[in-house]
Amino acid sequence: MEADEGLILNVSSLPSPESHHSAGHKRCRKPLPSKDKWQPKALKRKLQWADEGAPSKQKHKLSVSPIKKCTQEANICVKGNLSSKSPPKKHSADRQNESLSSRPFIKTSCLFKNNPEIPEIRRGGVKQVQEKVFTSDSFSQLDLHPHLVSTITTVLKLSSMTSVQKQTIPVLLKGKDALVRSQTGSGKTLAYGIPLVQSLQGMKSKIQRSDGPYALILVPTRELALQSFDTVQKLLKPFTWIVPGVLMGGEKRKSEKARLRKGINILISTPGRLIDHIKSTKCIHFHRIQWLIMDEADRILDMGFEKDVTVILNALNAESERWQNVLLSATLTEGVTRLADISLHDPVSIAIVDETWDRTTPEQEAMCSPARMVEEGFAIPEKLKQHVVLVPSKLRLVTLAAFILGKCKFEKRHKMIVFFSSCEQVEFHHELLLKILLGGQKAEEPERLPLPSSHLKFLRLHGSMGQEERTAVFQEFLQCKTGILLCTDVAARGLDLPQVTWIVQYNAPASPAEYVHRIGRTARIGCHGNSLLVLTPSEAEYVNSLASHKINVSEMKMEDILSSLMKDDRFKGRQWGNKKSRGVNPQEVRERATVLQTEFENYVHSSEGTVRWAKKALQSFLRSYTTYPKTLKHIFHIKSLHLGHVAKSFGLRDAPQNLSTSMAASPGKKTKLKPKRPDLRRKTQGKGRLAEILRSEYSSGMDSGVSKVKRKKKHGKPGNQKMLT
Ligand SMILES: Nc1ncnc2c1ncn2[C@@H]1O[C@H](COP(=O)(O)OP(=O)(O)OP(=O)(O)O)[C@@H](O)[C@H]1O
Repeated sequence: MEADEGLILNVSSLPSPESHHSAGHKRCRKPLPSKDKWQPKALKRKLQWADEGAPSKQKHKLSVSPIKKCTQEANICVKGNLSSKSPPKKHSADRQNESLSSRPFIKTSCLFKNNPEIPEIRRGGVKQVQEKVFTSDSFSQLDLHPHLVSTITTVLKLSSMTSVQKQTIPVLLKGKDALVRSQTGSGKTLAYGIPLVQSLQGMKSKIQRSDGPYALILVPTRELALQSFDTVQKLLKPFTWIVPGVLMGGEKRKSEKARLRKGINILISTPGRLIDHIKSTKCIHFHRIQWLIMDEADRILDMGFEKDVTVILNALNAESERWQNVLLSATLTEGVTRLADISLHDPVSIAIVDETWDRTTPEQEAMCSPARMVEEGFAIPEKLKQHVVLVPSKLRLVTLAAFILGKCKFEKRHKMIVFFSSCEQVEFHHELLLKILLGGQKAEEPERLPLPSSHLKFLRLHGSMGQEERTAVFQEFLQCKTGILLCTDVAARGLDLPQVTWIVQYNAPASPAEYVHRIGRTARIGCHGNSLLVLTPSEAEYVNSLASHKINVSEMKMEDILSSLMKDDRFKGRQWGNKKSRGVNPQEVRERATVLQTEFENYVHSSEGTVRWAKKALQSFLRSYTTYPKTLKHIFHIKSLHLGHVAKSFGLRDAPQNLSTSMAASPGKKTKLKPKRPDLRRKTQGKGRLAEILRSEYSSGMDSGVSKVKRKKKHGKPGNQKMLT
């Protein structure tokens, strides 16, 4: 099959909204295959909660009309929606009840009916690979320039080395090539940054700016380029004659050319942008190149930049005889070991195995062979608590909202990143959550006024945003203590965003490696952190797939997440009036979830434009769903999705008709989806690779590259010009 063939979605082939026993749903009734200690219990929990604790029928009557059949609509009273159709029922004399009862019944389809059963996940005994983060050795024990040591201790305020630094710095100081794998947030940037600065400041003939690049650092994203630049710039504080610089796209080529002409000694770039300059900028040269560092090396190759990397290696080869090579990542793949084979000379492989590790015995040395590093599985930070929640499609949106409210509004002090699989979904959820959770939509109604919750700050980051806005958001989230960043995989790699306490993966990533990098945005450098992966019941087997890579997740119950709605009286159903809720009443939680869902649906259906916008987000979700690699297709298959239920998670009351996964498709017209970047076909090897790229939002910054979704703002100079030379 051709690379893009699998991306054509004919919705008529999907189950109809009524056929809730779709293939996927049937599938999840079967026990999960037992694999790697992950065993579902034979007994399944029914999604529909038991009635215990539910109010009496009498209480029900006011809000929920009898449900005749599964697919029927229920009438739920929702605050803040006025319609002349349903006359309000008076409740009690008090003012709040008055206002509550003056509201109509709003139709919303029954959230808690017709859902597939949720299989039980039993926690297995997967033993995760553990790395020790810190050592007791100080930087002064290394043979470094005293000014460099004092910069590390006074500017960066670091005292002891991390394990990866202790092992990598001496190797690189000896001039050796290295292949480095250590867990996310373990200090790999300084592991290469310190020896790089030490070697350049000590060169016999003092470096001149006009000499051009001595070192090239390749990273997959613009934000990571800026971050690495920032670290290198700090290390260079005492060595002002060495000039670092970033090429990352989004910025005008002209100003990058001008900076290249002036001279950049440590060049940090995304591969695509560098190729762009190699092809079009006369003054770029690599005569004096001494270092080539590829951070997130596996990602650089996965992105379809294999060919670009070859072009870069050839450009270096043509002008320089020998340079020191360093490849780093938390996850090394076979692609990287292949690259290591061709580009590294007698490399030292560094993997942090355990605290007793040293390289004195041949057995331990063998533990670090590149092949072993790939086989071994991924190390996850010890203090990172990983969770999974199984949520039927219809309930995904309210569960996400309840989770955000629970953590960021009621527990406070949380900083959260939520990952989505496409830019359109990020845009859509950002707007929707902002409007409904912050109450912006009905701000004119006093009871709907946004609560003064500075903790509920929503930001968004994805590859279709203009660079100025992207940099501004990145900086804002970097500095804020609380808040929620909705993003694509553009933020999955390398970003060091302090104090992030929760990572939510609303759409499952396409590979275990990406899972590891996404969750790696928390629990950095020995800190605590948490992650939550949201799966539908038919996707539960993904947990086994993670377990086979030694990734251990524990289950969180959807009901527990939804129960945080009990703390938010904005979503109180009418029949509960002013009654104080005692404890968590499952029936009341369900009704609050329904009220919240209705709020979402009302907003989405408030205009043709918002409906179109929700459909577009839904389309992009479906399109990304078709791009899971072959190895995961049995778990994530478009035919397992119940379109009507999925539509609900986009606030749409019905499954859109004649939906096509093409963004350009107009209603009633099915359009074949083509890759946004035709050259990707050429660069990638087969569908799997293309799928990977389409799912991700990495951008090389090549303007001729991945086409942009409508930009909110015009491109300008990067927000933080001071950071650039
Ligand atoms: N020796 C150290 N002591 C304390 N903090 C450190 C030390 N070295 C690095 N750090 C800090 O640890 C954080 C994570 O470092 P870094 O971003 O280099 O991790 P990484 O291993 O590259 O992560 P990823 O795999 O996600 O890219 C940074 O804030 C950095 O300043």
